[in-house]
Amino acid sequence: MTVLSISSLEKSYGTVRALRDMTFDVHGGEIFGFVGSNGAGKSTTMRIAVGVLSADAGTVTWDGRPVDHAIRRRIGYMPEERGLYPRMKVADQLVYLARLHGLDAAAARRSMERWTETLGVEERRGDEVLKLSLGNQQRVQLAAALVHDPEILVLDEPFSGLDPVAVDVMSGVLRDQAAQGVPVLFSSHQLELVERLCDRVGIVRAGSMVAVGGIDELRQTDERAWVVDGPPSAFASSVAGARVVSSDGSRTVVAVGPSAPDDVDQQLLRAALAAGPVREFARQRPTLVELYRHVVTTEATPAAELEEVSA
Ligand SMILES: Nc1ncnc2c1ncn2[C@@H]1O[C@H](COP(=O)(O)OP(=O)(O)OP(=O)(O)O)[C@@H](O)[C@H]1O
Repeated sequence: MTVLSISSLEKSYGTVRALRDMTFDVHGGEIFGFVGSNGAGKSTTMRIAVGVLSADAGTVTWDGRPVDHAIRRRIGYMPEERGLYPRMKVADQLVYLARLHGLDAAAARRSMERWTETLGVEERRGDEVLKLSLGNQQRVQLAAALVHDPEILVLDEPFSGLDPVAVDVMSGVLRDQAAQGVPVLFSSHQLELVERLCDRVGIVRAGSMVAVGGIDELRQTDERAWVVDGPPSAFASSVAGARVVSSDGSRTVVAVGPSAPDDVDQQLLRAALAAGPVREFARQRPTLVELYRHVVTTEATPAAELEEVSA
C-alpha cells in the first residue's frame, strides 16, 4: 500500500523550536486529520512534507522514496497563506497551474472545467480571483490543488471560513479522492468535522505527535461510562465498582473501571429501573473534542511548549 511517511522531522525558526521528532504516516486511501493548538507545528510539517520548506533533520518519503522534485509535482497542496494570483481570472489561473504540472492544453482545459463544476464555481470562471467571496476563493484554491490530478493531497485548513454547503462539497471531494487511493492530509480546528470525516486523526502538541489513530482507537480507555436519564444518582451505589461522574438534574453519568464484569451495564440498568422510570440509558463515548482537551492539557507543560533552543 502507498504511504506518505513523515519521520523524525526537526525544525527551528531561529530560537523557536517548531518541530521535534514529528513522525506519522498517511496511507493511500485514507483521510488523515491533523489537529493541534495554534502554533503546534501543523503548517510547518505540511510545508516540509510538500517541499516548500526544508527540515533541519528527518525525512519525508512517498512509497519509500524521498520526496524529490518529480514526486512534488504529483502533490496537490493548499497552503495556509493561500496562493492564487488575485488579478488573474479563475479559468486562466487553473489552466495555467495544470499546464505547469505537465498537462497539455486540452487536458488542462478539461480539468479546469471539471473542477470548477464539481466545486460549484463554474459561473465564476471569467472573474478575477480578488472579486470572489472568501468561500469561493477557497473553492478555487481547492480546484488549484486538484487540477493536475494529484496522487497526494496536503491541505492546510481547507475548511476554515466555509459555509455549511461548501463544507459538504469540500468533504465530498476529499472522500472521493480518498476512495481513489489518494492519501489526504488536512489540518483543521473544526474537531466535529474532523471526527465525522477522518479515518485517522493525529493530535500534535508543541511540535510532536502526541496521539494518533482512528477515532475509536483513540477512545479506548480503561474506563466505561453510561448516561442514565431517570432516577436520582443514588441508584448507582448498589452496583459494585460504579462511580457517579456527574449528576445534572435527572441525568447521571456513571463510570466503571477495567475490572468491572461484562454485564455491568445490565446491572446498572436494573438498578436504575428499580429506583424509578428510565428515559435514556446509553454508553457514553468521549468525543474528539474531549479527547483533544485531555491530550492537549495533560501531555506537556506550557514551559515545555515554549522551550527554546540556542540559535
Ligand atoms: N516563518 C516563521 N518564522 C518564525 N517562526 C515561525 C514561522 N512559521 C512558524 N513559526 C513558528 O513555528 C511554530 C509552529 O507554527 P505553525 O504555523 O507550524 O503552527 P500551526 O500548528 O500550523 O498553527 P495554526 O493552527 O495557528 O496555524 C510557532 O511557534 C510559530 O510561531
